[in-house]
Parts: sequence; C-alpha cells; structure tokens
Amino acid sequence: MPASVHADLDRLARLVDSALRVEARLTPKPGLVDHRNNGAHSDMDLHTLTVSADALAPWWVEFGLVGTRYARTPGESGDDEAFLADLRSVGRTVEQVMFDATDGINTHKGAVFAFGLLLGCAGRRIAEGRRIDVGVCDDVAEVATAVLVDDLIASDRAPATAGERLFRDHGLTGARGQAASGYATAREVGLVAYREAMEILAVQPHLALGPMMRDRALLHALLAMLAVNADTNLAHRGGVDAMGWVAGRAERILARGGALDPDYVRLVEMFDDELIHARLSPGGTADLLAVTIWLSALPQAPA
Ligand SMILES: CC(C)(COP(=O)(O)OP(=O)(O)OC[C@H]1O[C@@H](n2cnc3c(N)ncnc32)[C@H](O)[C@@H]1O)[C@@H](O)C(=O)NCCC(=O)NCCS
Ligand SMILES: Nc1ncnc2c1ncn2[C@@H]1O[C@H](COP(=O)(O)OP(=O)(O)OP(=O)(O)O)[C@@H](O)[C@H]1O
Repeated sequence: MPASVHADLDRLARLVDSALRVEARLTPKPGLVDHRNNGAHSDMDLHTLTVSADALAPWWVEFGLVGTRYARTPGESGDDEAFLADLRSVGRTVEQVMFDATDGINTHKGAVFAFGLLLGCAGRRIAEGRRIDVGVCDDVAEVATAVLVDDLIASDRAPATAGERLFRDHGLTGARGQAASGYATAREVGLVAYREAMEILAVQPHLALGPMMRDRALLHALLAMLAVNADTNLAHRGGVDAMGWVAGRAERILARGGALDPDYVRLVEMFDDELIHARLSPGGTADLLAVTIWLSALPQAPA
C-alpha cells in the first residue's frame, strides 16, 4: 500500500481522536460529562472519557484499513455486505477495548459506531483515489442502510439493547438511523450552525478569537442538534417525553440566540442543572457533535 494512503488514514484517525477530546472538554454542555461536572452520569467523568479515548486512539486507523480492502474500480458496485460485516467485526473488538479500559462503562459506544463507518468509507475513498470531503457521509448512508434494516426494521429477534427496544416500542431508529441518513443531523444542522456561528463571531472584534470562539460555535451547533435529534439515550433514561422536553428547552435557548447570546454560559449552565436533576444525558447528540467536529475539518462536497 502506498505510504501516502497510510498517511491519509493516519491523519483522519488523528482527527477522530482529537474530535472526541474536544467534544468531551467542551464546557458547559447540558447533561453531559465536561469540565464543570459529570452531567447526569454517576458512572463516569472527564478522566474516564480520557482513559477511553487513549485506549481507542490506536484503533481508529483499523477502520480505514478495512475500507482500503474494499476499493472498487470505476463502474464496479463492490461488496457492501462484506465491507459492513468486516467493519462491524472490528467495531465489536474496539467496543470491547473500550469496555476493558473503563471497567465496563459505556464511554464511546455511539462514537465507535459512527466513526467506524465514517473512517471505513473514508479509507475506501482514499484507496480509490477519490477526494475526502463531507460527501463521505453519502457513502455511509449507502453502506449503513443495511444496519437499520437488518438490526431493526426486518429483525425478528427479541430486542437485546435499549436502542432495539425503543425501535420496537416507539419506532425510534437512534444511532443506526443517523448513520443510514448519512449523518444528516450533523451535516445539515450541526455543521451549518457551527459555520454560521463562526462567521458571526469572527466579525465581532471584542470577542476572543481562536479556541474560545470555536468552543462557542460548537456549543451553538450542539444546541441546534439538541432541538431536532431523537436521542435514544434521553428516551432510554426518561421516556419519549424526555426527548421532546429537551428539544423544547434547546429551542427556547436558540430563540434567544443560542450560544451567540451574551448570557449563553448562564443559560446553558441552567439547562445543565435541569438535566442533571432529571438524570437526563443526550449522549447520542454528543456523538453527533464529535461527528460535526470531524466533518468541520473536511472540505465541503462539490455541489
Ligand atoms: C448500533 C450500535 C450503536 C448499538 O446500538 P444499541 O442498540 O445499543 O443502540 P442505542 O440506540 O442504545 O445507542 C447506542 C449509542 O448510540 C448513540 N446514539 C443514540 N441515539 C443517537 C442518535 N439519535 N444519534 C446519534 N447517536 C445516537 C448513543 O451514544 C448510544 O449510547 C453499535 O454499538 C453496534 O452495533 N455495535 C456493534 C459493533 C459495531 O458495529 N461497531 C461499529 C462498526 S461500524
Ligand atoms: N461528553 C459526554 N458525556 C456523556 N456521554 C457522552 C459524551 N460524549 C459522548 N457520549 C455518548 O453517550 C453514550 C453514553 O450514554 P449513557 O451513559 O446514557 O449510556 P448507557 O451507559 O448505555 O446507559 P445508562 O447509563 O442509562 O445505563 C456513549 O455511547 C457516548 O458515545
């Protein structure tokens, strides 16, 4: 394999590692683990997320390597079924690495699933000599629709996980639905809100530039996604009503300007306190924020 392919895979894997750490450290976040507190989690804190990210770091490149084995020649449709099966097999190993590192705590299960698919599809693009851009989400949509169908829509197995139960009882498609949509919420809501916020903040000279501005724009993107994402973590802990309640609270903050409001820290800290009190954590939306961060480092797809 050419050294340049390895270098590209390595760069994208490092971007995942960085996206997870940036997401975890972003403070304040409603209901989630951050510098301020453990959010609505009694079993993990920022240290647990860091230990987990450290353990996962060497593994991200493996998903890209799987992708390189499924490179297609122009006009060839490829074997998506085998590609997906290989990605999921690496995914199960990596999930176990996470559980071993955290003594059984679910720190990054959703992230492993999302970035397994994104890096796998990116690796396939690199080996095919195609450009890596946000359009990699379209490749994920094509590959991951089978996960949604096989695991949920066409499955006659008894539900084994919270996500599977929530599909059976309420038709919620959770992490699988997001993947099958090509991460539409991250791409069309999170990334758009992030870029708009960066543009607005960049022309306000009294504001601090650099990382602080980026964090503020990321928080704005998180609020925008909280207002629309059917997060199965919320439904698991608080029932489907909890999803609507959290979305409504995020909408009210956005109506005041979201993280662009001068008083945004106080507004988000109040939201955080309410979610902690209700024991609600939007972990799926945090995963989508990590995906947004990763996508923000890629060029846009050609129109
Ligand atoms: C499909 C997965 C996510 C299992 O899901 P499960 O049934 O437990 O689903 P559940 O809905 O409970 O969610 C799991 C995680 O997804 C995230 N999530 C939940 N809702 C959402 C949402 N709306 N959007 C994005 N992420 C979400 C959360 O972090 C959550 O903890 C995955 O863990 C899996 O299949 N693992 C096997 C190995 C694998 O395939 N790895 C990835 C290779 S590509
Ligand atoms: N900063 C964060 N804080 C909390 N969760 C996060 C954060 N970032 C991502 N997540 C995601 O949230 C998920 C963990 O959520 P949660 O703890 O609710 O799941 P669980 O342990 O399966 O459920 P429960 O704790 O209700 O038994 C992880 O899969 C992870 O990917």
